[in-house]
Amino acid sequence: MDNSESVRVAVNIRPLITTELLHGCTDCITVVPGEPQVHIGSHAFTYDYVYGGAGSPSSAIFDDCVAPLVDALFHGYNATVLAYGQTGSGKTYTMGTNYTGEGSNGGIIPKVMETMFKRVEATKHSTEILIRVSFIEIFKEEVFDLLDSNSATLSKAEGAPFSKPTAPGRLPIQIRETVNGGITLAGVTEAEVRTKEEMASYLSRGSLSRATGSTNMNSQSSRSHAIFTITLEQKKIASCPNGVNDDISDDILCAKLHLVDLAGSERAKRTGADGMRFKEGIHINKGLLALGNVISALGDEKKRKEGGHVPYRDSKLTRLLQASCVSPADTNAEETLNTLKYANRARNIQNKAVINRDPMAAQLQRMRSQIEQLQAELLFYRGDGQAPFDELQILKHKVSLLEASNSELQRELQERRLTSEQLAQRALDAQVEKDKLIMQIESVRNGKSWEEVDSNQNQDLNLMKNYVLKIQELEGELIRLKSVNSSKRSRFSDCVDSDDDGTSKNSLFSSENGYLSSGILAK
Ligand SMILES: Nc1ncnc2c1ncn2[C@@H]1O[C@H](COP(=O)(O)OP(=O)(O)OP(=O)(O)O)[C@@H](O)[C@H]1O
Repeated sequence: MDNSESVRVAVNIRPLITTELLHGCTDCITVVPGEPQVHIGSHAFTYDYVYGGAGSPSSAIFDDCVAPLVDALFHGYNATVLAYGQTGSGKTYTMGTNYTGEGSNGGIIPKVMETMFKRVEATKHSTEILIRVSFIEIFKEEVFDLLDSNSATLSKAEGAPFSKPTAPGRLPIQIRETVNGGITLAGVTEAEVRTKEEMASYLSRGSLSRATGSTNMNSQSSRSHAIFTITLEQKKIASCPNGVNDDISDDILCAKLHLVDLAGSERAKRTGADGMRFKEGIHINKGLLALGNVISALGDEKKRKEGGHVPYRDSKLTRLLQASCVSPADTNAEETLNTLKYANRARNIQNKAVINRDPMAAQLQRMRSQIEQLQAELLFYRGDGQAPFDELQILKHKVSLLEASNSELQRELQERRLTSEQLAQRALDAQVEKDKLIMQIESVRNGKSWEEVDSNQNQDLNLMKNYVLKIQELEGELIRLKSVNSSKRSRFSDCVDSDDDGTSKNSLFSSENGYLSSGILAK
């Protein structure tokens, strides 16, 4: 490993997955053949490595990027491999964080295990080696021990396949700073492992306990930042002076390799996050934002030379970056561009990062956290600066369309009401005419002359007209009530329908033996 550089960035472009193909997505990233350069829209970025797409095969990631770090680990250097990318872009897949120990998985962590134990085997005659692993997750700004057997037991007892973050018994662990500025996790499980299989079993046990959830973007979305740490301690065997590793004198060499699978950056409207997922999303973005700020501060050469402040304390994640993953689907172009910019900044980071402390740190820290919280919420809510304005315009347009359609419907309703009243009137007139004729025929049948019938008819007709007016009045009132309140109308109709009295049940428009006829015949 070259001591002068600590951060190298690899971009891994995964193939389009089935759901993206079904949605008709196409690749939005192009790789310049033979160059570690990618193009997205009008933007071009150069990295240390580009895999997938027209770049090198993804299977080469381990050999190019991670194998040198494993080698460095055996020489006593700490190293970190970190996967950053949008949710669903393939971080867990690339890191192999969910490796169960069965079959072959091309992920980085399984390959690290394999390489390490091969090396242990090769050096076992000259070097005493102790390997420990820890596995933690940062979920909603709290650190949890994924290897804590208490929480694993609890989740099993509850019948849940995973120890969900809300499971009772999961207590967060405290981050402590050592006197020389290092960071330790109080009480975290550090399991000693002697074989690859043993290490894999801790990885899979921790992965099963990790907080995952389903979002619109990924059915198995990691909701936490997971850090699998391998600690390697080496001591030369006294009876074997010429060991394989020349770095080991009589001292103990101790180094750590952090393998970090970050939670995906996300936007609420893309992931369909609400409630719990929404709060998780804010925490995820907050953590990533803090990490981005560290990257910016470290990557800014001028600031670095001036000894500018690096906000390490805002990020519990890492000070070293090595890898980055992106999704190639055009629907994700905006997020992919952000990832590429993020990774590009990381590339500017030079080694020899220093933790700064000053008396104002606590106060500044609080203020920065507040700003970041607000920025994260803003970012999560709207995705970008243009979105709210566009959304507002679209919503306004929708409202005006709905208002126009509403007044059109109201106008139609009014017209139909008038037509219906006119039809009612005509039906009434016809009914009156019919009853008049029936009466006349009845009278003639009873032996009355036409003159007599006519004069009686006039009296009856007056009475009938009074009845008709009364009926019209009642009918008008009924129509008015119906139009005032539709719910009242239905209750009113129910009430009328449920009445056993035939006079009420029959409407004036349909009655053969209805109100008018009954009234007249009862006279
Ligand atoms: N290189 C690849 N080849 C084929 N399929 C892949 C590849 N990388 C990822 N996938 C698939 O893409 C989907 C999303 O991958 P993964 O869960 O690793 O994403 P992620 O970035 O970890 O998401 P999150 O941040 O939401 O946890 C999975 O179905 C995975 O199998």
